[in-house]
Amino acid sequence: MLTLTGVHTHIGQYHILQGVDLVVPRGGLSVLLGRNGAGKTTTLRTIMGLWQASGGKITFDGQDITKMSTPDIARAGIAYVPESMAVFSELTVRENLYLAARSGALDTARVDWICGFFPALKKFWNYPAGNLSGGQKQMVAIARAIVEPRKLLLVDEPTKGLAPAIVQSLMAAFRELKDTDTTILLVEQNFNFVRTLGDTVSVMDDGRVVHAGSMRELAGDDELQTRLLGLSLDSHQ
Ligand SMILES: Nc1ncnc2c1ncn2[C@@H]1O[C@H](COP(=O)(O)OP(=O)(O)OP(=O)(O)O)[C@@H](O)[C@H]1O
Repeated sequence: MLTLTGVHTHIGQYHILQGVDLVVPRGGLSVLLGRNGAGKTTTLRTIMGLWQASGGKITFDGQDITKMSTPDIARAGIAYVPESMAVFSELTVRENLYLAARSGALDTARVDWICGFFPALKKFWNYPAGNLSGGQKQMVAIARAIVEPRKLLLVDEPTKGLAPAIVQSLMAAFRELKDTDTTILLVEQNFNFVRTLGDTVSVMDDGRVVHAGSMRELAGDDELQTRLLGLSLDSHQ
């Protein structure tokens, strides 16, 4: 579905991504792990065209998107949920979803389906999104991204700062989403959140992917986990 080949990104004078190779297979949930500052967010922003790759190639669904504009990349079928939970605080949950619908109308059946795994959305449907808890805002942000069918969903650290109970309900929601035809690339530092959720996993360090394989292999191999997660996630174990 998505392939990055030797992708470099410079931010000002800094050489942040230094030849990222990443493959996101169609239909599954891929996880991108790595310590703070490894380059995970920069990778997502580069895929979305929010940073321009200074080298390498990004292919999405058979199309070269390396130099495409962000609106064109979104139109091609990629949705992005940034770490900052982009919701409009003053607007109600309904209005937040309505604004995210490019067709200009909400598909009631799809909204009901989304509310099936994010019940809080229905409960607070007519309340300003700014009044919701962090976890509920995260649900609104993800709902906005999938209010219309998208081929690929990029989600940056959805569990950051959330209470364990909310993390559990997010996990259940991602499990449901996995059963649809949406391909997901999830950036996480919480290995326990993704160890049973992910199909494939890539680990970044210093602007490169240093490991790529199946989540089953990583979750079942203590030595590999210690080496990779000790390398990259030591403060999160
Ligand atoms: N706008 C910017 N200007 C300069 N440097 C930046 C900018 N954005 C990111 N960086 C640097 O790029 C490197 C990678 O950052 P990035 O946010 O991609 O890492 P990350 O793996 O997502 O980390 P985290 O888990 O902390 O979000 C870091 O060293 C960071 O300081």
